[in-house]
Amino acid sequence: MNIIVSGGGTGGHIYPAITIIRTIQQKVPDARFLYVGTKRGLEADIIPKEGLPFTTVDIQGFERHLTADNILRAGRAMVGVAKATRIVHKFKPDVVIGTGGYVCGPILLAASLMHIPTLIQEQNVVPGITNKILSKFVTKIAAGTEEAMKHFPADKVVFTGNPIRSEVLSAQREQGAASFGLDPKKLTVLVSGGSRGARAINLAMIGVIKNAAAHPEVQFLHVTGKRGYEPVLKGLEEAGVDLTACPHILVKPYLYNMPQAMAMADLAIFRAGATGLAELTARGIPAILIPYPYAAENHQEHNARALEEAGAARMILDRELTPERLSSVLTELLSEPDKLQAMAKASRAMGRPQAASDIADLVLDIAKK
Ligand SMILES: CC(=O)N[C@H]1[C@@H](OP(=O)(O)OP(=O)(O)OC[C@H]2O[C@@H](n3ccc(=O)[nH]c3=O)[C@H](O)[C@@H]2O)O[C@H](CO)[C@@H](O)[C@@H]1O
Repeated sequence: MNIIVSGGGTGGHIYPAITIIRTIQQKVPDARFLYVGTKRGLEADIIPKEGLPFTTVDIQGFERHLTADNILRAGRAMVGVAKATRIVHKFKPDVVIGTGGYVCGPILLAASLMHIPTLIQEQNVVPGITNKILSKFVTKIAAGTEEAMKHFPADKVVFTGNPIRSEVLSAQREQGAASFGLDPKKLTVLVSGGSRGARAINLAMIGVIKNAAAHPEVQFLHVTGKRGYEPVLKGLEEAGVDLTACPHILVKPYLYNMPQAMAMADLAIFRAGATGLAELTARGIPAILIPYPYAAENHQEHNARALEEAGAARMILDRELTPERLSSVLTELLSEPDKLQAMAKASRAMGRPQAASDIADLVLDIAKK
């Protein structure tokens, strides 16, 4: 069986794609895959590292107004669809899967027009524009949340939940701690602004880390995003923090082994990207969420609110984020283990660890037909 998979731009679209591939491989060991992305997206870094065949089409997102640049982009998009058609002709897929990001557009459109079965997976409560357009052409839509279903044709959409990497579930605390040189017995806070990092969280964390430097009983693993790494190191230095004297505080640009970090996290400080939240809830990790305020239709705040209402997370709006506010919520939660435990329980109740398997079954089902 030949399967084309596409999804990209950010990790929130790429990791669901990898998870779907790995799950199908368990069910159909001889399935052949081809991943279609762009040269500029994070997928060009992550997918070859996963050992998956990777090819690219050239496409960019559109601006919301008519501009000369947009006309150029439309031209590129047409070239993108032509190249996608050639890729489909050559690879002869039995089914094509898209997990979001504009890179999915050309290949899913080409495959649909060639009457090849297609499935898209939507992670967010409010769908992205590419998936909204593609939903008119594709065979099936796997929705990550029940709220998203109303945005899609009722006869095509199925609620599955968001797929999470199996390592997120299988990773163990002791191993996680060992891989970072941290102490498995200490309370551990994992900080991440999503796959590209978050400047606002990084800035607030400089103040939090300054206080935490004198409290080795709580460990911090702060993932800054590649672009935020040097500025955070500089900010800490200016704040008088000597990281070499603080083995309980780790600052990293990006984690290729995020599941190991999640395995030892007692509390997370996160943006509210849908894939990250699916992983946190599958493990039952309580969180302080700071939604990215400029995500399309403010979908991260919707994502975060769902967890907050269920008692699985506390939310701080980006415009209200200061080191003091973050420190105060953090101190409150870390000093009240019962509260943290209740949040962990509520978080676990929201997780859908079987989502990947359900999506893989859906893919195999439409491929057969
Ligand atoms: C700014 C923006 O619009 N972001 C969107 C993007 O977020 P983004 O790409 O940040 O997505 P998420 O936070 O949902 O997922 C990030 C993924 O990257 C992984 N990871 C992250 C950092 C790291 O160092 N290592 C690592 O492996 C996480 O474990 C997770 O699997 O896609 C999500 C899913 O469609 C959306 O909900 C987000 O709103």
